Amino acid sequence: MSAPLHRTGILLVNVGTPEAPEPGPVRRYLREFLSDPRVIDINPVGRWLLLNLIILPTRPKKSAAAYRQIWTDAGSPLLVHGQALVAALGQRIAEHPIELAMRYGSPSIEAALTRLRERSCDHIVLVPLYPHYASSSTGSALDKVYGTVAKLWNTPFITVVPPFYDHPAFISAFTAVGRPRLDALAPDHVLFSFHGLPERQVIASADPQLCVAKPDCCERLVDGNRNCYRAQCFATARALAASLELGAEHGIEQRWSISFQSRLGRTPWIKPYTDQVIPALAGRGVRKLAVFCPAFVADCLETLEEIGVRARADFVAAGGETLELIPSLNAEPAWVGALEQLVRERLPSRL
Ligand SMILES: C=CC1=C(C)c2cc3[nH]c(cc4nc(cc5[nH]c(cc1n2)c(C)c5CCC(=O)O)C(CCC(=O)O)=C4C)c(C)c3C=C
Ligand SMILES: [Fe+2]
Ligand SMILES: [Fe+2]
Repeated sequence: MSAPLHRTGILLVNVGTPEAPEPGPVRRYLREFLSDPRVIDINPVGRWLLLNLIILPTRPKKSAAAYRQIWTDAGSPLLVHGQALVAALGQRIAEHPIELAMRYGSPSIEAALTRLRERSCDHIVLVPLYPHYASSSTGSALDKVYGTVAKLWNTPFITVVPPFYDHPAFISAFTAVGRPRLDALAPDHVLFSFHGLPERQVIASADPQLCVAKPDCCERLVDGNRNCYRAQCFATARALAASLELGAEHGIEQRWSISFQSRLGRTPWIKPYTDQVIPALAGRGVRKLAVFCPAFVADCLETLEEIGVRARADFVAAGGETLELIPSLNAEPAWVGALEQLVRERLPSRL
């Protein structure tokens, strides 16, 4: 049977990673990443000066050393897990071409869209691989995809899988990965550490009278903070805590709490900060700590090095005994099944 003329393809997009754990490739990657006005949202001249005079002269060497600690024989974990995910999803959704693209670096969004077009796809189900909405992640991925297809004469039709921060399939996939680890460790405390964002970017996504302005602004999702990244992270933590049966109350004195990692620069980022919370937990007597990083669907520099290496050392230095990083969803069967569900919910009725 010949291939149908019009097909639906699936495009998974993640943030991207350097080609090699060396200063040159890391500098190229950081230059592209941090030149994005959705990531460093200041005036173009300020962004150029910050990037070229402050970040690029020093950070590539430091970041390359961090990447070397987590690099595998097959390459960067973020890319390796992404490729494994595409292969596993392809086993379940064999009737649709599937491509992985990275917002920065390779495989590029342009190249992945070209491959889908060559396979007759005129409709694309786009999955930004981010559970929570941020202009710097989901917004930037959509910006790039829309901008790329807008240049074509025959623009493909795009259906986007929206943020899935409290989707039952996502929550049960993380529960399936985490439950056996929690049973084995029996931690004193569980920390949900999410990638952070500058406060101003979160405020810009929501009602400024509500978000960040009030200390409890993110405790519930309402119309005014529907797109608040921090409120969506809180929703994930509440759903995961319920599913893992950790109890309803959260806070550093309770069985579970929330924090935000990966700060860059000196402006205020959303709080509390993971690098302050972890030693504080050790200081108040937590000896066995389990850390979930549910802003990421694949292990990467931010989970493996920032939490698995650096935060673990800080926890032990402050008197803690064991910090266990709960692995991310990667290409775990529970996640592949959940992703299949997220995609099928958006597939048009024809192929
Ligand atoms: C979970 C989604 C992500 C959001 C939102 C996000 C925002 C954001 N990130 C930076 C700066 C950096 N992030 C870096 C790495 C990185 N970030 C994400 C995801 C989100 N970022 C991932 C998955 C990764 C890991 C990539 C990998 O190769 O493993 C880096 C690079 C590493 C480093 O030098 O620290 C930077 C820089 C900002 C400024 C930002 C929002 C404003
Ligand atoms: Fe980041
Ligand atoms: Fe908020």
